[in-house]
Amino acid sequence: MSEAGDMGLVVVGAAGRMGQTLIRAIHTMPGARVAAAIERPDSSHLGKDAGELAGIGTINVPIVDDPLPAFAKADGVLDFTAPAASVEFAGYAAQARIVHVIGTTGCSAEDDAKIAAAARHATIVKSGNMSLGVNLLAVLVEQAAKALDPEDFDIEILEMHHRHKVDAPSGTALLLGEAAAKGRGIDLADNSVKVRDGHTGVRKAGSIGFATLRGGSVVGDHSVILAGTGERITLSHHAEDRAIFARGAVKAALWARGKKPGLYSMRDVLGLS
Ligand SMILES: NC(=O)C1=CN([C@@H]2O[C@H](COP(=O)(O)OP(=O)(O)OC[C@H]3O[C@@H](n4cnc5c(N)ncnc54)[C@H](OP(=O)(O)O)[C@@H]3O)[C@@H](O)[C@H]2O)C=CC1
Ligand SMILES: O=C(O)C1=N[C@H](C(=O)O)C[C@H](O)C1
Repeated sequence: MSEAGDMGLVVVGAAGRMGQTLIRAIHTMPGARVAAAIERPDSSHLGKDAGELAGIGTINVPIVDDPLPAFAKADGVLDFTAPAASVEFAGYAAQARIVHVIGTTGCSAEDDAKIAAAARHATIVKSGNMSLGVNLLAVLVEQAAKALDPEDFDIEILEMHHRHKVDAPSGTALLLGEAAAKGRGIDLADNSVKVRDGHTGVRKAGSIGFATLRGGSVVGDHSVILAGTGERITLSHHAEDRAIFARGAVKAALWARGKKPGLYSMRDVLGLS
């Protein structure tokens, strides 16, 4: 663990789209510094300077493949990788008793249970979306879902992302679905419809539907549609730059520093709980 001063952050998946954006965000935000940059053992990026790869020039942090010594010397980890990797990193963060900010989406219930177990010793902030805008949108969705009678208004969630995205529905769509379900006082798992194909029959009253679009370079578009008879309310967020997620992640790490171990959300970080 580093001494008091700038928070030393390990970026795992440092060569990825979010990894490079995180390196740039840490570089511009006061109170944090890049302590280490990690990629897989077979990555073609090993040995490269993380700052050079992210386009900000040399920062004297080479990309390496061994997380344990890096975690032992750091205050926190920023993790936008893949579910299996985030589960593994949560275990290491617990061993090191440090902050772990997880933006990775597509985690299974088993993955989430393992992450929750690691949060007995690590201070974990996990969210499907680290932006201020989406977390505020979730509050508005919860309010709208609470105010509108499920017999009169159907809730559908539409998302579009770039062609490289591997999970669906997006973490954000699920986060917004959870907000809608909370507003209605129902369990999302028992009331969601994630796929429609063929002769589906009429819409089940009270269900929350999801639709997924993939293509091009779209950073992240989400709409929650509350469809009534003769009128429709649409609550939307359009992400234009991954920097909004990276700044949110750094903010989460700084907020979590010194907090007791546990599993926190971006709504906790932003005071929107
Ligand atoms: N919560 C939020 O606000 C946001 C969440 N995300 C989520 O973040 C995740 C990453 O997205 P994105 O950056 O676009 O994806 P990328 O594929 O561009 O980046 C992921 C990086 O993590 C690396 N990685 C995977 N496993 C390991 C491992 N075991 N050890 C070290 N490195 C590893 C990958 O390496 P390799 O290529 O070799 O597999 C890759 O470099 C996704 O789940 C996405 O949905 C994205 C944006 C915002
Ligand atoms: O994979 C992405 O790119 C994104 N993933 C997150 C999600 O699954 O919602 C957040 C953001 O929309 C970008």
